[in-house]
Amino acid sequence: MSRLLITGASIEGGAAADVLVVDGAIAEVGHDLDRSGAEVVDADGLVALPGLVDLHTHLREPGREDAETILTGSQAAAVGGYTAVLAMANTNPVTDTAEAAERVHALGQAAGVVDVHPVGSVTKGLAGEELSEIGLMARSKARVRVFSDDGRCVGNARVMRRALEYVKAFGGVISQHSQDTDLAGSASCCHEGELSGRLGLPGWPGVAEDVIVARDVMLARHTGSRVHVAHVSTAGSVEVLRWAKSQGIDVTAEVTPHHLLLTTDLLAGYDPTFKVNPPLRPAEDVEALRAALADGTIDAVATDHAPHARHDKEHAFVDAAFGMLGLETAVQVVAQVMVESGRMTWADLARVMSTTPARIAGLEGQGQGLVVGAPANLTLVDPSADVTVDRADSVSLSRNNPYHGRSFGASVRATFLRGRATVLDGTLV
Ligand SMILES: NC(=O)N[C@@H](CC(=O)O)C(=O)O
Ligand SMILES: [Zn+2]
Ligand SMILES: [Zn+2]
Repeated sequence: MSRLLITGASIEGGAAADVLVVDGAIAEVGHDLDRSGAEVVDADGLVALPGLVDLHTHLREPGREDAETILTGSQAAAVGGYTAVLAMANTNPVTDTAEAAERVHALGQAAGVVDVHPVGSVTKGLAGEELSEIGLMARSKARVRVFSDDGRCVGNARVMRRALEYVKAFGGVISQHSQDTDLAGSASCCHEGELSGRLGLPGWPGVAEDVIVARDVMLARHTGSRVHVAHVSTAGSVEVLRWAKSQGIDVTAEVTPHHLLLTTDLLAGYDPTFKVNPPLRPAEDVEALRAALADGTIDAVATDHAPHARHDKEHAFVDAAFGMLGLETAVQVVAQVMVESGRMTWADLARVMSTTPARIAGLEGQGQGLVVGAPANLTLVDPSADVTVDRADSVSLSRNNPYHGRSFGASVRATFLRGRATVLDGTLV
């Protein structure tokens, strides 16, 4: 029998308690628990949270193992306090068959650092035309529940409707990358506004996102199925979501840490590190996203961790790859923007970064919180740290870190996957 005793942690930011873990499950939460035979972790001054769950991670394996692998991405996730991630399907080959999904799932298990759940693509090869093996992926050992062509929008409304009808049968969900490519084509790389004009960069107007979110919530209503909006970036999308939820439409949405903190003016130096899809938006949009996360209109935070090799990122702005790292810094960014500002509590952060994402993805044994009987997936955060991000310190294979040089007041100290430490003293075990 293995016993782990975590002492003195503030449970989701509330009262301090000890947590006793026996054989990977939470056995007791209380005071002065029996230390005999237990490995003791002193968590005085730390906040204990349920292990974080990321709805949106790019692990790049198979195909781009020079940018990230399932192992290194899992390690980056653990360092960020995560115990489960959903691995996006835009790999090479694309995760569009049961076999491909099972391979990703098996590699995740072999790495054994976080639970890796493959996302299945909606369409074969992300081509937007023929549906992937959705049913077979759902019934496979990988038990796929989330489907997405992320990186691309499912632009064809008929295809989107069919996909929604299909996943309804088994309680699956379509996660949409909302981008109308007639309004914002593949070259569009800067929020359309005064700045894009001045910099001479192709504009990506917010309305190109809003119209797809509006279309998709109507398709969700029509089909009675469930849609999830990936990386919401505009005040317009927030308005549509608020209306859709008031109508009882089955829609959920995520926001990334970078869209909660960073603004479009960072593009003024043409640094490709800040090139991401959807693009960084002006302060008005950022404020709308913060308010929507605080009031529940946006359900979850997801990283959209998008590692890229140096030779894909170090180009003229227009030619560089879209995407930025996110797993290792997510908690500190969200803590700064939402908790340290007083807009949310640590318990709220646990909800938007663990409980709700686990529910959206239909995961078992994740996001259950620090309750007796639950698997001991948890993370310990120092809420009064003073850390400056250095991209060289990253365990991700890539270095496209938009927070390099920024300081934060929280840091992950330890992560436990079913009672086994994956991170201790802020370092990989
Ligand atoms: N977010 C990005 O800028 N890039 C993502 C794709 C995506 O999330 O759309 C990637 O795969 O690199
Ligand atoms: Zn996307
Ligand atoms: Zn993505």
